[in-house]
Amino acid sequence: MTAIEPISSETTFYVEMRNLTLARGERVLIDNLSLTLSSGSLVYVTGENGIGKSTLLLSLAGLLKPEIGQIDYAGDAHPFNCAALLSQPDGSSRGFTAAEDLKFFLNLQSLSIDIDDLLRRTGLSAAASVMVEGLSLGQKKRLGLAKIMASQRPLWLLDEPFSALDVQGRAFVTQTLSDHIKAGGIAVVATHSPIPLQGVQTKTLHLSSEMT
Ligand SMILES: Nc1ncnc2c1ncn2[C@@H]1O[C@H](COP(=O)(O)OP(=O)(O)OP(=O)(O)O)[C@@H](O)[C@H]1O
Repeated sequence: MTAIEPISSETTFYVEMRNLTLARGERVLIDNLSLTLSSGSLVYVTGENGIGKSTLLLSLAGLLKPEIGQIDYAGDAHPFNCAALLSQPDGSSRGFTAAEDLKFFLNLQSLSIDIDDLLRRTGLSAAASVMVEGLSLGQKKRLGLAKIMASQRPLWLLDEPFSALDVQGRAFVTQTLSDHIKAGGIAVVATHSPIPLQGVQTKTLHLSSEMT
């Protein structure tokens, strides 16, 4: 069992969105977006409810296909191998305790990581034996983040990571994000309340209906 290793600072990763048009049903949400993100980038995706923030994250995660255009990942990687998605609602399993849910995830991903260390680092030690459905919203978010941290993927796609968190929880997320970016990772974060990170260059992609 190992503690979580940060991704190597030697890592160079990029994701390139080329002339992306994204739609849900008949409705075009994002039209002709081109954007390249490289190691050490944080992008906040903002915009009103229903504008397409989650849709962009799902597309970057390889779960939705662009109508037009394409997304390229460094080394021709498949998004399932290089991206980690924190979606809402979270993908935790009912009928498991928090620790069992994490163990299931780690086994599924063949990750040999110390669960107690992970629970401690994410502030979940006291909730380890609580059933997932009995966790508070903030604890569920922490459980999702524990999986993102454990995944050791360079591209983090976080949907509203700051919501439902207390002051310590937000501090934990900002520190975790900051460590990831400084270690050469990339994060695309959909949020209504971007939090500036010290020493991290941040871009904002504001989606609006004028873009379609
Ligand atoms: N499975 C789906 N089928 C059809 N339309 C969908 C589906 N999921 C989302 N949509 C629609 O796509 C649009 C964009 O949704 P999306 O979740 O990407 O918005 P968002 O910017 O993340 O919103 P919010 O700030 O409320 O989370 C919305 O109009 C939504 O109703």
